[in-house]
Amino acid sequence: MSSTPESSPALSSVLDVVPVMPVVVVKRVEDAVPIARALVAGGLPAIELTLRTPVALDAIAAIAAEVPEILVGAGTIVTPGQAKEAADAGARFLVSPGATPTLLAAMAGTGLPFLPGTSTVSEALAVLETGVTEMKFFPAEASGGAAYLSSIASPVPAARFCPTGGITAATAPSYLALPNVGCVGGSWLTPAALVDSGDWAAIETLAREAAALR
Ligand SMILES: O=C(O)C(=O)C[C@H](O)[C@H](O)COP(=O)(O)O
Repeated sequence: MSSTPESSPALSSVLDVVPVMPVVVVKRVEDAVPIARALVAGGLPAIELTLRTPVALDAIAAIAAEVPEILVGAGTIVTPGQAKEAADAGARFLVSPGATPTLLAAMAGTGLPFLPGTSTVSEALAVLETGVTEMKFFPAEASGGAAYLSSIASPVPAARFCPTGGITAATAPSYLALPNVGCVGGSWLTPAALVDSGDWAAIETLAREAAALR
């Protein structure tokens, strides 16, 4: 992927870009670009930058400007206003831990692809009723894990998921084997200790291992 966000065709599916979506917390804006470069070098050209720190929007903007080969998205969208802020910063997809009607409308209003968070069948059905078929399953491990997603694959075949929350390199394959899972999300690729110490090579190695999971 070498085109700029402006020239890129609309992304049809967030779930099919990488097998593991790196969920990243950035405390220092200057860490954002090296993290993105390490993920790309390891074979994971996508990043979900969580809006959990004051520098998150600036971090998204920096990645969008300096690492155009990565698909940068915004995670932890919990208010309607954050959807527009993330889009304005340069995010190319949005992820929320939950889904209210207002939040769904705000994310849809940006024109970007988005993954609303669901953890029950009724929530998944409510999202499907809005025409959205791709969603996050959060918190995955605490909400029933791969066994839950396996159980709903037949009764709710239209929904495809990115399970996130408590997943590790060891447990990711059990999710990725399911027909209704496109990718899994996880923060294990960018542990705080490696980010704080600037160990980009170690993050690249973790990314390479994750990229090989499928
Ligand atoms: O921030 C969000 O939007 C969330 O929904 C939560 C994150 O996706 C998970 O906290 C990541 O889970 P871990 O891999 O267990 O760290």
